[in-house]
This record gives sequence, C-alpha cells and structure tokens, in this order.
Amino acid sequence: MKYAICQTKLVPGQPEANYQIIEQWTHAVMSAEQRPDILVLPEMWTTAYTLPDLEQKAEHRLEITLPFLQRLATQYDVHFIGGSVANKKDGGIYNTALVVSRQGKLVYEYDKAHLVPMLNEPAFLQEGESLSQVFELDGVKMGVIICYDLRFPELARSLALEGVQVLHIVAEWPEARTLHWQALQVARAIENQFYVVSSNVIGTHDGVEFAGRSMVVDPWGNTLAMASQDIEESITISLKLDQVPQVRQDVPVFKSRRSDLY
Ligand SMILES: O=C(O)CCC(=O)C(=O)O
Repeated sequence: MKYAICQTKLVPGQPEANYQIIEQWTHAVMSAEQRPDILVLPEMWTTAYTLPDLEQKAEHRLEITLPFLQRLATQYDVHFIGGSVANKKDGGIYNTALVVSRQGKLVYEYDKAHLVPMLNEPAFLQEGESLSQVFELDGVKMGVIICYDLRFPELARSLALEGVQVLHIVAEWPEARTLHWQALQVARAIENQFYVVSSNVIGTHDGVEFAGRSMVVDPWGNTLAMASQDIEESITISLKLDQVPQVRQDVPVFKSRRSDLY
C-alpha cells in the first residue's frame, strides 16, 4: 500500500487558496512513476486555525470539500484520508475528518471528539459524540483521529481492538509540544502494534508555530519516515502490512491483555 503524505503551509481563512494548494499537490504526487494508493491531508486544511472566523468560513455539511475530494479521487484514481475541515451541522461547527475512496465514495466521516483547551477550541467548536470507528480501503482496516485525540490512548486502543492496521492522525500540532507529538505516535504504534501515519502542517498562525514532522511509524515503533519541521514536503512510502500480524505474534500483547481486569 503506497502512501503520499502532505506536509504543507496553509493560507489561514482562505479556503480557495488552500483548495488550489491541495489540487496542485495531488497533481504533483500523482504524476510520479510510482503512483500512491492513498493520500493523507492535514487537519482543518481549508480554513486553517481561524477559529473566530469559522462562523463565516465553515462549510455546511462538507458541501464544498466532499465534492472537491470526490473529483480528485476519481480523476486520479486514489483514496483520500482527506484531513479535516470546519463543518457546520446540527447547530454547531465540528472539526470533521473525511475519507473518500478512489471510486469517489464518502467512506467515513468523524467529528473530533477531544477539543483543545490550549487553543480555546471549545469556545468555537462542538465536540464529536462518538468514538472514531474502523473503515476499510482496499480491504485494509484503518482508523483516523484528529490531532489532540492522539493524547487519549483509549481512542487508539478501541480502534486496535476492532482490528485496525493503520491509524492516521491528521493534525495542526504546535512546535512547542513536538516532544509529545513524536513520542505519542511511537507509543501508540508500539502499544497497539499497528502503523501510525500522520500529516501535520508547517508555518505560523496567530503566534503559534507548527511542528511539521509528519511521520510514519511501523508496528514495532520504528520511525520509518519523518518530514522536517519547516519545509513543505511529501512523504512517499509503502507500508508492509504483514508486519502487523508478525509483530502481534512476536509480542502477543493482545492475547495477554487482562480485559477481565480493565
Ligand atoms: O495536544 C496538543 O498539544 C496539540 C493539539 C492540537 O493542536 C490540536 O488538536 O489541534
């Protein structure tokens, strides 16, 4: 399964510019000789973190981003872990991740369950009310969580228990907490024995500098790839999915779990 992960700088509050960035990036990575099967985008990539403007800038029920990604997915024959966008519905604004298959089908959508107090997200966004659920692309069980969700091991564990082999993290993680960004991804990969694939942004907005360092961690905890802190770049990588059952056989934590105790 071949991946291309987008690490970009966003234009805050200007969705049109960001759609253009993502369209150009998609065209570039899909022009490579080894065409990826899956593209991964970051968190809130249409608007970036312009929280006070979201009342005006958020789209209604994915009405712009979903057809945009459906068009690119079918045109380039590629799946999208489509990052997340500010999404108005049910009287609130949600931070919603979306997954679109190469057939142009909305395979999964997930509302960020944990809102970030450090960025004052609860003042502007509604929290999702469900756990992130497993979905499948090309027969592979996968999951997606959003940024701050990474800090809550329960979410990743519940996906692992559903058989997830690749966990995606779409993020706008700040540089100030880079240590946590890297360590938690490695921890989630080791404890759940699955791949962790993340897309983060670069640049600075409103005094917050972002960490970049989009990553791919294997089920043993090896960091297979890590982008730089401040350069727009793509990670392209193939995952060897048979590593997941292999690691689970070598260190059988799922068999040793004491679900009778916790
Ligand atoms: O947990 C963190 O330190 C960063 C979280 C974050 O920036 C986000 O969820 O957007």
